[in-house]
This record gives sequence, C-alpha cells and structure tokens, in this order.
Amino acid sequence: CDLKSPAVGILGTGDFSRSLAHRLLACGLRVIVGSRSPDRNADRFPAGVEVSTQRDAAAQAHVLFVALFPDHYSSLAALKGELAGKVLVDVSNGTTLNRSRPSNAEELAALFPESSVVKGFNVLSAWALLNGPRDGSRQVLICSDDFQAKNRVALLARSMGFVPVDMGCLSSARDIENAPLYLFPSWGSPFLCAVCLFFSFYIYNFFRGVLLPYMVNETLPLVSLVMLALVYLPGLLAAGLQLLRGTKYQHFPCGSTVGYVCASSWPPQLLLCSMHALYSLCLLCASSARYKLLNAAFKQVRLGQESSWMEQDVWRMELYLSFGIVALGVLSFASDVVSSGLGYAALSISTLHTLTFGWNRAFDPGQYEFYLPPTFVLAVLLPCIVLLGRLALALPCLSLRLARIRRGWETRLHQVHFRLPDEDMSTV
Ligand SMILES: NC(=O)C1=CN([C@@H]2O[C@H](COP(=O)(O)OP(=O)(O)OC[C@H]3O[C@@H](n4cnc5c(N)ncnc54)[C@H](OP(=O)(O)O)[C@@H]3O)[C@@H](O)[C@H]2O)C=CC1
Ligand SMILES: [Fe+3]
Repeated sequence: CDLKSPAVGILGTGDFSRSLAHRLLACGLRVIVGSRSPDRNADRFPAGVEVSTQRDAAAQAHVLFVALFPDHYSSLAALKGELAGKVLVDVSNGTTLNRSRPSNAEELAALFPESSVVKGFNVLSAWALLNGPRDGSRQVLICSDDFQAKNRVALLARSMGFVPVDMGCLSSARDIENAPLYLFPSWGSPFLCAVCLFFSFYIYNFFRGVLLPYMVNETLPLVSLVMLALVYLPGLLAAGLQLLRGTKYQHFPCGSTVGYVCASSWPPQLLLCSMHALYSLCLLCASSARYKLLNAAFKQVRLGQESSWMEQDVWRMELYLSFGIVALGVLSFASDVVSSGLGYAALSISTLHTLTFGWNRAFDPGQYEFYLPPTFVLAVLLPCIVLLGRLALALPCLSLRLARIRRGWETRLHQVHFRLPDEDMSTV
C-alpha cells in the first residue's frame, strides 16, 4: 500500500476488525488500527497493517470503522476532538429485534455530534469479509444523514468488491441493524401461505383415504401448483376488473399485499416441487412399491396373461414424467414468477403433468369418495381458469397487434406504390 495515501482507520481489534483490515489491505488501502493495548494486539494483524493507539488512529485516518460493541462506544468519548469532522462507520448489529429504541448508529451520532456517522457493513460477517465478495451476499446496506460521507463509504465498499445499497438517512439504521436478525426477510408470508395450503390439502387427502405413501407426495405438488396459479389470479382479476370498469386508475382491493406475497412466492414453490421430484424418486425404493409389483405379477400369472404391456399407460407415464421434469426445470429459472412469461410456461406444463398423471381418476366416478372430487381436479381447475383467463386477455391484445402490423404493411405498400413511378423515371 501507498504510505502517502490517506489511511482508513479501524477502532477495536476483534474478529470484525481483523477481517476488515485484511480485506482493506488486500484492496491496496493503507490501514491503521486503533487499540487500547496496541502492543498486545499488533501480532494478530497481517504485516502491512499499522496497529497503534486509538488516539493515533483517530488523528491519522479520515474514515474510521468503529468495530466495538455499542456498550463500549462511550469509552471513545475522550477522542471527541480527534474525531470531529471525521467519518465514523458504525458496523454494529443488534442482539434482539429493535422496533422502538434508537439505533446504535443514532446513539453513536448523538455521542459524536461533530462527526459524520454512516451505518454500514453490519450485514457482512467477519467470515464473509475475510473471504471477500465470493461467498454469500455482496450487498452492503448503507445510510447516513451526511450525503458526502455516505458516498465516500459507498465508494470504499465498491473498491472492496461489494455492492453498496443506499438506504437513505440515518433513521433507516434500525432497519439495517435488524436485517441480519431476520432469517429470510421477505419469505415469511409466502411460507405461511404454503404451510396453510399444505395442511388444508393434507387434511383433505386424509379424509379421502388415499394411501399413506402417496399423501405427502400428492400434497406437495398440489400446493405448489395452486400457489403458482394464485400468483397470477389477482393480476388477472385486476385486469378483468379494469376492463369491466373501463379504467385502470381505480383501486384494486388489497392489491399491494397480494402483489407482495405473490412476488416472493417462488422459493417455497421451487422447494415444494423439488421435494415432490425427490419424493417420487424415493417412492421407487419404498417397500410398498415392491409389494405392488409382486402383487401385479401374481395377478398376471393367475390370469395367465403373458404380457401386461399397456401402450396407453406407457405413453401416459412417459408424457407425465417428461412434463414433470420440464416443469421443474422451467420453474427453477422463473425466479421472477409474476413478471416473467416463464411462470406461465411452468404453470401450463405442470398442469399438463397433473392431467396426464391422473386423467383416469378425474373421470372415474368410483374415485369420488365421500362425494368429493379427487384433489387433483381442484388443482387442475384453478390453473386452467388462470390459463384460460390469460388467453382470453391475450387474444384482444394479439388482434390489436396484428391489426397494427397489417396497418404498417399497408402504409409501406402505399409508399412503395407511390414511389415506383419516380424510380421508373430515374431509371429511364
Ligand atoms: N464478528 C462479526 O462477524 C461481526 C461483527 N459485527 C459488529 O462488529 C463489532 C465488533 O465485533 P467483534 O469484532 O466480533 O467483537 P470482538 O469482541 O471480537 O472485539 C471487540 C473489540 O472491542 C474492544 N473492546 C473490548 N472490550 C472493550 C471495552 N470494555 N471498552 C472498549 N473497547 C473494548 C476490543 O479492542 P481493543 O482491546 O483492541 O481496544 C475488542 O477487540 C460489534 O459491534 C459487532 O456487532 C458486525 C457484523 C459481523
Ligand atoms: Fe408429479
């Protein structure tokens, strides 16, 4: 590193400080670490990192990372003079969800009113910092009331290979500090939806007395298929309502909540589908599969049948397996299910998979136990309604587009028709 370049300071010599110093040094920056006991801690840092007193680090660096626990911030009060006009980066995390108390960063700002406090880097673990931006998330959430200080820290994050995300003013620090405490920040509602659907279908299947090994395996894809269909249903209903009202500027009830749940429902869908694929594979190893095969073979022998090959069954099985695999493949690419056409493709192919799997059962009255239709009829009905609705909405758009293309061609032909005599004249 260049000794003449401005140093980046770190206060504290713990795990976070060591990883950060390592990363800053690797990026070619000059690093000075401030410790209460520099002599004791100097050998814990790589060569090239200057370990000095807190006062020395505060005096030399212009941007200082405060790698201490918030309880110890007050121990820096004696450095107020040196830290005035400097940028202090608060990297601390909360231990419990904070909904009402001031954030650690705001408390640091209150302690050092003459410094510019920037919240950031807390979403990275010491491990992620040490390994660089290869593993885990590369995003660094940043906020501050000082725009220039925030830009400076954002630039620093970028030069370390991370992606800074501007979260606005220092009042957002509480959200940033809470972020690592959520396991999956936006997955709560979709998962709740998936769990509710799962248990409804599970109980439903239970009452229908379907064989135990098939209960979970039928429930998993049904939940996924119904969820995928539900993703599009609100949009289609809203579009239908707009067509009926003749305006798109009227409010659609609960639109934003439904939109939020739908937009982030892809992970549970993919999880359920993958579990279904795995479960189907494992069923072949289950004891019940062996008994079934044996029983079928025994029946065949008793009937004196030489071959039990049924062309229609074989084709159906090949088809539903292929549809299932393709549907899973397409769904795995359709992370943005709401806006991408891939979601519709996955829905269509999964519906075909379900239909080819159980069309016999749909039309066999013997299957309608307890006067209830088989679950898969319900699971096919909803996707079919959604797909037909989409088609119905797409047709007017398609005819409009075709009319536009036809008009374009007519205009072009018209121009050619009028240009021809001139061109003929020029050739003459
Ligand atoms: N570890 C991690 O993965 C992450 C940590 N963070 C945050 O980084 C900050 C530091 O964490 P971490 O490095 O793990 O903590 P450590 O406990 O490893 O280090 C904290 C440092 O604070 C100083 N210190 C200890 N006790 C006192 C005291 N009584 N008064 C003043 N200073 C004291 C010490 O430095 P010295 O003796 O040299 O002065 C010590 O090295 C925390 O706010 C944490 O929330 C954020 C994201 C991830
Ligand atoms: Fe299936």
